[in-house]
Amino acid sequence: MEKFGKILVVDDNEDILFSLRLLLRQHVEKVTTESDPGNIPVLLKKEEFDVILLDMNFTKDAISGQEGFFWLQKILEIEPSAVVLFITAYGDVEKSVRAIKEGATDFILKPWQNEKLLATVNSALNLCKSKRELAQLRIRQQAINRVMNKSFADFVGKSPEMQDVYDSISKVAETDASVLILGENGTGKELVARALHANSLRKDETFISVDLGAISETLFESELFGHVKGSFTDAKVDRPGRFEIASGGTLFLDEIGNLSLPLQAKLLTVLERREVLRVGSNKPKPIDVRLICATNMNLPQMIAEGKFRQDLLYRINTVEVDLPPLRERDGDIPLLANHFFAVYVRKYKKAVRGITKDAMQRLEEYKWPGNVRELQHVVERAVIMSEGEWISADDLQLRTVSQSSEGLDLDNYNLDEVEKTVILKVMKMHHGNISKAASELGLTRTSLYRRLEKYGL
Ligand SMILES: Nc1ncnc2c1ncn2[C@@H]1O[C@H](COP(=O)(O)OP(=O)(O)OP(=O)(O)O)[C@@H](O)[C@H]1O
Repeated sequence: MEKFGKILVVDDNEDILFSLRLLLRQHVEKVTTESDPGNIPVLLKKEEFDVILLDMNFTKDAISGQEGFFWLQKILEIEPSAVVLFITAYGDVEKSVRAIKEGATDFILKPWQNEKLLATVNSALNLCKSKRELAQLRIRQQAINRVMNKSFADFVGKSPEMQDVYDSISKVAETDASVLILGENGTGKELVARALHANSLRKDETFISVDLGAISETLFESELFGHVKGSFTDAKVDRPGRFEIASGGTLFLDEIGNLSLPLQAKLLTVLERREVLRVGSNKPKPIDVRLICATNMNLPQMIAEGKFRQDLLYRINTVEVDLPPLRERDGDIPLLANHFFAVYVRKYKKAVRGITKDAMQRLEEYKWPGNVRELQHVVERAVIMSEGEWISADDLQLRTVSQSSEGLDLDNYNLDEVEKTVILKVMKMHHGNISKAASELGLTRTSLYRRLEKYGL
């Protein structure tokens, strides 16, 4: 047994206190003994004990164990996470069982065998350690959640279109209803999902975001539902999936339109049964998640084409929130541009005073295919590259529509073909640099990788 742990032994029998002190002292950090249970509250206030060994009977000749149960309740009132081991008479199974039902961790039979008693105390110490670590982690997680869930603080935009979005979030957040967020790339779908969580009753629990487009077909089940050790070559340890990790909180499934039909079926089963099976296990685990999904695809059209399951759509879209593209948000572009300008001037410590009127006009005229994310990148780049006091229209390096389509030979107008051609051109322009190409296209690196894979580029 490692030498850690502070133990309190409460028993009216001085011989028992003496022998337990002698035995335990060799193995644990500190042993405190007490013959009068009336002193328990004072002792608990003065010191933190890892494990408490508690006798059942204190009055002379008493055998009912009532006193023990009374003091067990008292201890748990003062310290709800206390680890208490009941000392019971040999053969008194009924009382031992009742003790555990009432909150004791385990029991020690009198007369005890030293080895057995040490093993029980050791397990109790380990339990106490895990309980404390868990409590610490919870506190830390709640602190992180508070920082991450800044309600609406992250949103910039006062347009009527965005006011509608804020209204929807306020109405839906607390309901626990499944929400489907629709909108083009970079419109702020993840931000909406976080705001829904931050304003929900689950706000102190975890928010887990999964980009379904970035998870390969083979890893989908293990990532979402978890796996047990040995279920496949790389499964070296048991691992919970995202559903289990998010349990109690919110699970955000981004790019739900990218799921293949077989995976849609698997997801639907989990949502219907409200339980997951880790890969390689046959023990279902209940899950309690608030589901938020997002996509930039037209799901009804995909259903008509047989690419998306109608029943899955019903499960995920109790409420839909539509995020308008940036070009349709009246008056939001200057607000967002100034917001990002302030953020990046601070971040890069640049002595730039602002964005010129001309530059702002260019920003307002531009169509923003990559929406807010693209605007953010354009302003960041301009701040980094700026040399003067003001950011001019040229600093923005925005290509005009005619420039951007210059040299783009389109043989047909099939959207996939157009997308492929544009990606090829931008990749060439940036000499295969994924980050630069993704930024130019207003996509995340992951989204670009996915498209490169899709088109076999
Ligand atoms: N209204 C807004 N105010 C401030 N920042 C915003 C706003 N909308 C989006 N952003 C910022 O723009 C970036 C892209 O937003 P987000 O990731 O939420 O978009 P998305 O729609 O989920 O993108 P994708 O479709 O590529 O997953 C993020 O850095 C986000 O903080």
